[in-house]
Amino acid sequence: MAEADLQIRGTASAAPAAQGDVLLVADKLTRRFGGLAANQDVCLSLERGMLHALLGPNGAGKSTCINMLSGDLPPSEGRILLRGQDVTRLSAAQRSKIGIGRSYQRTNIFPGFTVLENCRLAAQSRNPRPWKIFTDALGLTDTLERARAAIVEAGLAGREQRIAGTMSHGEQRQLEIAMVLATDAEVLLLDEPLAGMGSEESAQMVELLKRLKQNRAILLVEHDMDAVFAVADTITVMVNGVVLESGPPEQIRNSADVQTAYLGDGHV
Ligand SMILES: Nc1ncnc2c1ncn2[C@@H]1O[C@H](COP(=O)(O)OP(=O)(O)OP(=O)(O)O)[C@@H](O)[C@H]1O
Repeated sequence: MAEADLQIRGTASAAPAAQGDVLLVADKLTRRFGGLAANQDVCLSLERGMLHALLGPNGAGKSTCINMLSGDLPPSEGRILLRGQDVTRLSAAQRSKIGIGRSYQRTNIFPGFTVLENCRLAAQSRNPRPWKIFTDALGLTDTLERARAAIVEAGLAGREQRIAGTMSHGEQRQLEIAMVLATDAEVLLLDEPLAGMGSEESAQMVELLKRLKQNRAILLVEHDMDAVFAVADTITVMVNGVVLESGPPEQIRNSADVQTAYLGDGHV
C-alpha cells in the first residue's frame, strides 16, 4: 500500500493533510487479549518535526498501542511501517537499531551507574559487538560521543558523573530520554515522561520535548493535558481501543465527542 494512502487513513474520521517527512505509520493495528480488543484498527502517522500525542482515559489502549509500535507486543492484525518499510515482525531490539526508541512509564535506568555510563550502555546497544559492552565501551569513541551528545541534548550537561539513582525524579526522566537519544533514535515513543513531576520539572520537560521534536518524530502518551496542548501538533484520542478523533489541538479541544466520551465534564 502506498505511504500516502496510509497517511490518508491515519484517523478515525477526517484525515489530517499528509505533509512532511512521515517516519512511522501504524496501519490498522489491532491487538486482542482473549475476547477484548485493546486496540481495533488503530491508524496514525508520525512525521519528522511533529509531536503526536495519544490521549485517552485509563484502559483506552494507549500503552497497548505504544507497545506494538516499539515491538514489545506483537499486533494481532495490522502493519507498522518505518520510512515505508514493513517492520511489524521486528523485535524491540531490532527496531531500536533502526531508529525507533522508546521510554517507559516507569523510570528504566541503572540507578548505581553514572549518567554517562547509562547513556554509554544505551549507545553501545546499537553497536555490532554488544558482547563487548563492558570491556570495550570506553574505547569506542563514537559510542562515547553519542552518549555525551545525548546527555547535552537531554539537558543534563555537567551531570555526566552523577550517580543516576541520586538524581531527582525529573532528572531521571531526562536521563531516560538521553538514553533513548543515545541510540540515535529518529522516532521517539514516550510513555508518560511527565508522570510524577512537579510543575517546574514538567515545564522543563515540555521545553525539552519542543527541542527534541525539531528533527525527530515523537509519539507522546501523557495524562498532563496542559503539557499535551503546549507541545502537540496532532492529538489522537482513543476510547475503548478505537480512535475516537484525531487532529490538531484546537479541533480536539473543541470536539464535543471528545469532551463527552473522554472527559465527560466538558473540559479539555
Ligand atoms: N497483557 C494484557 N492482558 C490482558 N488485558 C490487557 C493486557 N494489557 C492490557 N490489557 C487490557 O487492554 C485494555 C487497554 O489497556 P492499556 O494498558 O493499553 O490502556 P491505557 O490507555 O494505556 O491505560 P492507562 O492510561 O491506565 O495506562 C485494558 O482493558 C487492559 O485491561
